[in-house]
Amino acid sequence: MTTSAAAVSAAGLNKVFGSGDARITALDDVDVSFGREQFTAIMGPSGSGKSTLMHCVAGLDAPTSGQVWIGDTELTGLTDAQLTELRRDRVGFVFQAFNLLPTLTARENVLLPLDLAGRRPDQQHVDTIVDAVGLRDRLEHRPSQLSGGQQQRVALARALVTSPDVVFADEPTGALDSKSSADILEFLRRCVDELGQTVVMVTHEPTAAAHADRVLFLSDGKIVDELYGPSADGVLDRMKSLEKGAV
Ligand SMILES: Nc1ncnc2c1ncn2[C@@H]1O[C@H](COP(=O)(O)OP(=O)(O)OP(=O)(O)O)[C@@H](O)[C@H]1O
Repeated sequence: MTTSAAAVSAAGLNKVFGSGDARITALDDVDVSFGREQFTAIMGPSGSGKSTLMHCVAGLDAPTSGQVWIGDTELTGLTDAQLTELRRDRVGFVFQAFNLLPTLTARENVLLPLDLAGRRPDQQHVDTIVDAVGLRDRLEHRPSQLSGGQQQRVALARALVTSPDVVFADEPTGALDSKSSADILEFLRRCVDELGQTVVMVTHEPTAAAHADRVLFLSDGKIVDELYGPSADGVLDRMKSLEKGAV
């Protein structure tokens, strides 16, 4: 399998939790690839394996079997230290719960991945990101002094500061009001179109998925459908049929 055209890919991915009666197959022989400079949304009913898939392809959790590549680097076989380094330098994360460090200012939070890597910030790149998310006048504030939407914009800027191979966003708008959600989705879109980033987002919301180039639908740990150039209505229809099928 050639992987160079994809930012991230996986082959034969299985993830099993528990054993005996409690055994759950969260991922069932999944093959997937996420193209560079593409915005992909992952959807599916509750418990279909969305978070498990994201965690396995992001190197946050190890699959039971199968292979994952980020760029040309195969994750299986990396030591914990190599995986930590790869996540820090080549992957950006945005979670529903922002996960900012409360004692650091917005600026310090954004620059943290570079500090940890001992890399000097490229001021022009940092300025581009800070301006794109509209944070310039909030850089000296601490997270507690920022709204939820502003905190998520700091988290996004932090995810982008290393120019990662891929940004994984797990329900990034789940804790936000509709205006802040729209801003974050708009920004994720611009990351792809203007900064050439690759974004993979798990979401429950068809309106959020409609910002993506491609939507993957999971059911019972398998990819069962996909949609290119999605509309919110088109996504909703597919979700309805999946949820009906699951009843
Ligand atoms: N650590 C774990 N231990 C045991 N079972 C787990 C664990 N994590 C996930 N599962 C199970 O694996 C399956 C897939 O879970 P996952 O969280 O990936 O689904 P999801 O599609 O992200 O769900 P949701 O939309 O509700 O967040 C579910 O049946 C879940 O209960």
